[in-house]
Amino acid sequence: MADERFVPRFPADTLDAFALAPLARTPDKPAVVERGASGGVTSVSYRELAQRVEEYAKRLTAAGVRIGDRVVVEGHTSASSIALLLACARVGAVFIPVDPDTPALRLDSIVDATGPALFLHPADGPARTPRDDVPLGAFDADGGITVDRVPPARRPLRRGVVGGDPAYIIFTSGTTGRPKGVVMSHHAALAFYRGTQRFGAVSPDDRVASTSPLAFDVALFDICVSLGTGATLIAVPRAFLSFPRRLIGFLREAEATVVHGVPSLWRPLLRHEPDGVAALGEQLRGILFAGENFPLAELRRLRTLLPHLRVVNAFGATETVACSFAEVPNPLPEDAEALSIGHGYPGAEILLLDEQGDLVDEPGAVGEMYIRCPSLFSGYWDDPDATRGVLVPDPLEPRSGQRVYRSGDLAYRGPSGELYFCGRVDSMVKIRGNRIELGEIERRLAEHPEVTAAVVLALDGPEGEAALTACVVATPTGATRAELADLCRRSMPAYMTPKRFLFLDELPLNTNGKADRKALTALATGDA
Ligand SMILES: Nc1ncnc2c1ncn2[C@@H]1O[C@H](COS(=O)(=O)NC(=O)C[C@H](N)c2cccc(Br)c2)[C@@H](O)[C@H]1O
Repeated sequence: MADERFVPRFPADTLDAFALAPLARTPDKPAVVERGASGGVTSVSYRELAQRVEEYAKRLTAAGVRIGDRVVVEGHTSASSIALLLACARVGAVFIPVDPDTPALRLDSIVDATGPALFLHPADGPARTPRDDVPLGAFDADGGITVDRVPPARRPLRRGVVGGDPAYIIFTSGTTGRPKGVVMSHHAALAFYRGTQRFGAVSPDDRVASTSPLAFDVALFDICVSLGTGATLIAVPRAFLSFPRRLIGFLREAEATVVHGVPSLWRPLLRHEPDGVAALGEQLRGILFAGENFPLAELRRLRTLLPHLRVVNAFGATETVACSFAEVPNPLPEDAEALSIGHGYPGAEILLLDEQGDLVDEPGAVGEMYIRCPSLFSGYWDDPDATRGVLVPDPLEPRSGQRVYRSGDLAYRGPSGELYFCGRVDSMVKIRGNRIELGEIERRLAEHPEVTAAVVLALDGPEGEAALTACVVATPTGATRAELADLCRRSMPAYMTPKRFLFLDELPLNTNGKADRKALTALATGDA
């Protein structure tokens, strides 16, 4: 046991304290609503959740988990997985949420990189056994943890959790081969969550339907902000995202007032259950979307079905959790070509800089977004070089030692300084010397009334130079190649008209629900 003489007297400001604060005021209010074993919905109150956190924390300590140890938690969002994440925060363990369908090789690379003290999966879920040298356990719904393979006994090094300690690591699909682990401290995550509260994304009487996978920081955001605000978090079963009718039924039964998630979650609902979406109007006040642009045609359609809907556009990268919020205007101006991503969240400032590191502030001028904020990540796990590449000295005063996040996102400002995202530095392609932003072509194509989504790829053409291929999801009445090519020719320079149009029934999505460009490239090049 830790030597009591060295244990700090005062508890640190950690995720679990923030998320369970409403316990003092509303102990019997539902904290988490999830699908019951026999269908229907069940609630877990703040008091019950806090008890489960306490129980898990005891079991983690008894299993020998120390402050700073990594704990891999495999599972979907549920009252138990939420309690387990908060218990890890309580004992100072760094939790690494992984999706149940994470491929085994990727799981191995995460385990190799982080050397977890424990790998935990749900007792009632499929027992996935990582390599046999990894300590393994199962967590059940009563706060129990059965450890099948115990972590080796080691001397405790730290005696108390401090706010700057890592709280979680999210592994992103790094563009290079090796996945990058974004290490986020309690303080950084809490700074973002508190900034969100000052923006007013969630109110205490909200029932927030969370639809993102637990391994995506939007899910962690939904959990911590909903709980910390004293609202109710609704864990939407992942399987329902591909069954629109069941999803609508669950949202109604759980009495969701807001739905958070990526834009693509709405595509099947708009196509197959428009009446169900409209019927949600009595209860649904708003949505928050993150991770990708919301295709305008789909957003207009959603607004037609739910005219009073508040729509919040939440923008940013996992390295700062996110960086901006914008209220999407209602009604959406007819001539709107792009949605603003707003301004830095309360407590953050976004700078636009050119390649020389000079401020770019005149309206319409494109610059790279540098984020000055209190929610900077600690670094990529065990990768100081990659960290140095994005956590850079403040270009406006390098001597201060202050660092900012170099986002790789490009944006320009509107008339009142609001930002418009216009692609990534690395999605800028050159074709015959012409600089092309693939996102601009995608937005143009998505303006066509019969197009619900478009992704443009720059693929190596036969003569070696890149050629543009547009992957288009059209409505059943469909848009023809000729119409779409004509739309591009009328609105962009000739070199931005895609050579090829690929019509698809739906876009392949990655585990986070974003358009899967790798899968689309394989489809487009016939390597699928
Ligand atoms: N709202 C948008 N419109 C358009 N393009 C977006 C939006 N949000 C991101 N992106 C893009 O996705 C990149 C980042 O990807 S990421 O690291 O996987 N993180 C994410 O997607 C999610 C991100 N952590 C986030 C965003 C909002 C709230 C929370 Br809580 C968390 C950004 O750099 C942008 O290029």
